[in-house]
Amino acid sequence: MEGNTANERTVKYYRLSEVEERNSSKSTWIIINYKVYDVTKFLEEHPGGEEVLREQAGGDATESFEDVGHSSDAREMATSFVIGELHPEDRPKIQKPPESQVTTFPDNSRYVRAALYDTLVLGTVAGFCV
Ligand code: HEM
Repeated sequence: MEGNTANERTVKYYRLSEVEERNSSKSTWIIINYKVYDVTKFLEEHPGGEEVLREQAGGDATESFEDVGHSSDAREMATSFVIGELHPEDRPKIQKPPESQVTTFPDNSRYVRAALYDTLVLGTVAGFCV
């Protein structure tokens, strides 16, 4: 793709219209925090049920996803369904997600930071115990 070559963090951008077409049980895409998720294979496994995902199919599910207060495990699980990002030109067409949740793809920094923090805290606690 022009303009995106020689970039190892190449992101696949989808137009809103492309996402909107994926609104059936054959192919279910949703947008959360400007990222595009293919949840087709996850429908039956979703602990919150298939129906809530179907209702959001082909559109922006950010608000409903955040309203549920999904656990960090759920957020981590979600990263495995990311197929790309909403095209920047289409972002104003949907509701702006909370600033804190917007990151660029792929996003591992949060987990790396969490792991470092855990090591530090556990290391200190272990130090006191011995
Ligand atoms: C890739 C996207 C998603 C993933 C990986 C995911 C994953 C999960 C997981 C692991 C849970 C169990 C509770 C937890 O760990 O927080 C859960 C619960 C739930 N999810 Fe999702 N979810 C996704 C998207 C959504 C969306 C878009 C909605 C709303 C439209 C939704 C609604 C719910 C509800 C209502 C529950 C049940 C909460 C409860 O019983 O307390 N989820 N989800």
